[in-house]
Amino acid sequence: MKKTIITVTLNPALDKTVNVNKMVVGGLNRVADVRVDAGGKGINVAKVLQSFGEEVVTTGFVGGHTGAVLLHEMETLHIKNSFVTIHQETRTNLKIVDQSTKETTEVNEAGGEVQSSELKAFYELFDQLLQDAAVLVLAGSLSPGLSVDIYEQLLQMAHAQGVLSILDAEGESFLHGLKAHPTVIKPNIHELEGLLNRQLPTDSEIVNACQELIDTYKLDAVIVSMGKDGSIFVNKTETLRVTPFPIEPKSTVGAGDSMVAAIASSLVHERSFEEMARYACAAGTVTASKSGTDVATVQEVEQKLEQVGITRLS
Ligand SMILES: Nc1ncnc2c1ncn2[C@@H]1O[C@H](COP(=O)(O)OP(=O)(O)O)[C@@H](O)[C@H]1O
Ligand SMILES: O=P(O)(O)OC[C@H]1O[C@](O)(COP(=O)(O)O)[C@@H](O)[C@@H]1O
Repeated sequence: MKKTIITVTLNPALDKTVNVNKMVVGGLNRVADVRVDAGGKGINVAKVLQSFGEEVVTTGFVGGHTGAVLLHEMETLHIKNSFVTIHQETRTNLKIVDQSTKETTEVNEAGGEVQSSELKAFYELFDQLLQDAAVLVLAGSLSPGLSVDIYEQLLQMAHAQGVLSILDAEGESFLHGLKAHPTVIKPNIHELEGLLNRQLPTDSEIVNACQELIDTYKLDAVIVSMGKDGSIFVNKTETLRVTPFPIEPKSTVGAGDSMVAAIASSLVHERSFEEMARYACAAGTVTASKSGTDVATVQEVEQKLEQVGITRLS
């Protein structure tokens, strides 16, 4: 049986996290400390999966000095990677953590442009990687130069090979990707409201929206994350309201990606929907309790599984 999980980051980043005592918008902010981590959604997913002991390969585009640093970071973390090198520079994303409120403000660059020859090389590489794959994770924004329907095309290629898929995207690329029927989607509440172009102030409105998406786009499951308020897991037969254990948040960057990693690992191991929810919530919540774009380890996640609150709504 195939077990490899491919994670795709078309627009990766080095994440630079700075801590300020109290953020002053429009004023001078002195940085108390700074750290730099490999980032970008699919790369964070791969970091968690590596700790989980899964067979993972991560791919996408990297370029310039930042791209070289990113590749070095992945080598240091022993993450199997196969990226197409582009002429333009990989971006640096700034994360500002306000110590007085524990809130994180993110400033994400657009990223280096991908040329058509580089895109062609990526499609060839992706086609090869699919041969061994069980699950595909497509996550994050698109670099300039990429077509908004790229997730739809990559999903179609994956499904032709019988590969399960998880899509974590927003805006136009998310909408296009949905047309190719990903197995699972994991929007946060803002991405879900943006997709549907309406506010979803109550759990029951969120659940109805998830069911609507499952029916319209023939999805297996929709998982909506809501920061400190936890998450809602909906598939064709079950609805779970999931509540995290208390933490002191340090940086919430990578929390959603950690959930996606746990969902991918749960698909490979054919865990029940409830077990998937426990793993995903524990992974996201542990990551939110760590600094910078540092992510949960398997030991930390498994210690917390029983502390995840699950209420079965159906
Ligand atoms: N401040 C927080 N306190 C507790 N858990 C959190 C916090 N922020 C995130 N989490 C956990 O991480 C999960 C994903 O976070 P969320 O911010 O919704 O994802 P995303 O990074 O995709 O926006 C949440 O469902 C929750 O379990
Ligand atoms: O591709 P986007 O949407 O700009 O997001 C990239 C950013 O998202 C992250 O992957 C974190 O994502 P989550 O907080 O949603 O898990 C960062 O590492 C990265 O800087």
